[in-house]
Amino acid sequence: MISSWPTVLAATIPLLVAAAYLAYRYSTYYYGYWAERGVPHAEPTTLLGHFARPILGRENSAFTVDSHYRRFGGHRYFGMYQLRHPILVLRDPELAHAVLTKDFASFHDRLTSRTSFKHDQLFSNVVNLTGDRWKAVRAKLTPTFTTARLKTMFADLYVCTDRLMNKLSLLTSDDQGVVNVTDIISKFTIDTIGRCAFGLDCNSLFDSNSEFQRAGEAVFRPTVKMLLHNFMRLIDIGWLIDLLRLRSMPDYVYEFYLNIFHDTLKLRDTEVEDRNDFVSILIKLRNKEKENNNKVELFTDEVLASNAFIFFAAGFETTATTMSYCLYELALNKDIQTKLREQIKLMMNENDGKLTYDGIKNIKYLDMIINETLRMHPPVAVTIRVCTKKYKLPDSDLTLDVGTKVFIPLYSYHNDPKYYPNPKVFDPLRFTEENKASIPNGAYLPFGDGPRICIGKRFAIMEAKTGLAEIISRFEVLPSKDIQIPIQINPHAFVLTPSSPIRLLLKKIN
Ligand code: HEM
Repeated sequence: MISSWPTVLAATIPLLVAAAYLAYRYSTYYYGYWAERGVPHAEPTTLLGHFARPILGRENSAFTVDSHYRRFGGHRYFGMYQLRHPILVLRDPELAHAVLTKDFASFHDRLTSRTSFKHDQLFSNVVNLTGDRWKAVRAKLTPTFTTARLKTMFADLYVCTDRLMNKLSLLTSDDQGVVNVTDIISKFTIDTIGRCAFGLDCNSLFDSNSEFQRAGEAVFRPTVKMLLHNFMRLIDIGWLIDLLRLRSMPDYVYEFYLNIFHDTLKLRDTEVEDRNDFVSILIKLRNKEKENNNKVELFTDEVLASNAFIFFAAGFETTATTMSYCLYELALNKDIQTKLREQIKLMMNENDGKLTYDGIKNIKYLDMIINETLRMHPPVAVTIRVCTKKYKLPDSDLTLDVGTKVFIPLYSYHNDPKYYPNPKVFDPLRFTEENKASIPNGAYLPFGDGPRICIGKRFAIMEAKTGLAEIISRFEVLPSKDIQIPIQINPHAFVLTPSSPIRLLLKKIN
């Protein structure tokens, strides 16, 4: 038995060496891509490319891209390797503008054809869909937030704002209190999207065991399984996930969203009145398709449920993050907060002490403050497009192959002193009408741009403005003693959320 060890070793070592060599060749196969095309880039690390630090949990990938952005100052674009695959990062916002808008026909997708989510029942949504399917679904969902619909939703939004005020009153019952703003605002945005788009009373502000909050947060707090699946897809072994029929998010997330969606549809079938909200748009799509007996079913139950899911998921964390950062900046910038309060009071005095849809729209200083918050702290730091038709980058010798991933590093544009002098200073005056006009095309993209721009932009702004106006009119917001300056960002999060909750001192105003 013992004498056979050398034989086993002699047979195993060459196999291990061959496997290591093949793995090395596989992971570095494309690493000559940018050098061959004369595109500036840094030396990649074997297997992890340029994303070793985010994968090891050392920094958020937005900052990895940002450090390359700074390194390649003076270039209009540069290359990176996302694990084994080349990606092009557009350093010049004019190029980003072209890709997102006028040359959209060559960049209509966000995912490459390699990405498959065969058994993921919540995947077929407007964020992930590609080509003609995306176009058809997007065209039907865009009208969800027309002005007329937003006006109707305002009453529901107001119910949620009222509850937020009640909650904050309880938390400051001694006329002041330190509030975990991240938690409370996230509950407020869950309740708001639930009520306004789905007609649901989530009540996560007062229900400490809210399933909505649990399932909502799970989407944005990546588990080891989610990170592993992501990794597998990026190194092109996503087929293994399909083969094993795996799903990326925890099971209860699927159960929760699929059940809620089916229950809501059933309930709506029994209602006479049309609420004219997002769910009623979905129901009409489903019914129309059934009536027409379409051969190619576009709005299958899976597509409908996936889109309900994405509206819920995309609709709360981004807006909650924006509102929390805004309160954080107002706490640190007292003069700006005081000026804002005066303008809100002025508007309320003109409207019998109330916040109205039109009144809120007219508080321009609040728009400027939200714009500046989204400049400094864009929740989505990078947006992605995939080249879908061979494309020559304007004024360059570089032609992109179909399938090349293009990163648009909007966090970097927003924090580049070339476009925003003293970018670390919170200054809403950058967004007066006059100053806004001098921002170069593509240098301000918190909601993206072009046909694939954020579908919920107008709803998010209405919600944030209403919630913030109510808070600032009733409370003075001050830094608490454990405030982080600057805020540290969670290295794993998809949305740029703080690594620990923002806590602020709220004092009631008499
Ligand atoms: C402050 C809040 C929000 C921010 C900063 C934000 C940001 C973004 C960004 C940067 C994109 C990518 C756009 C592009 O690639 O050009 C996006 C896409 C999207 N957002 Fe938002 N978003 C917010 C709120 C919302 C809300 C409230 C909803 C829904 C209720 C929503 C639903 C979506 C959807 C469905 C897409 C994909 C659109 C498509 O591919 O056709 N977002 N968002």
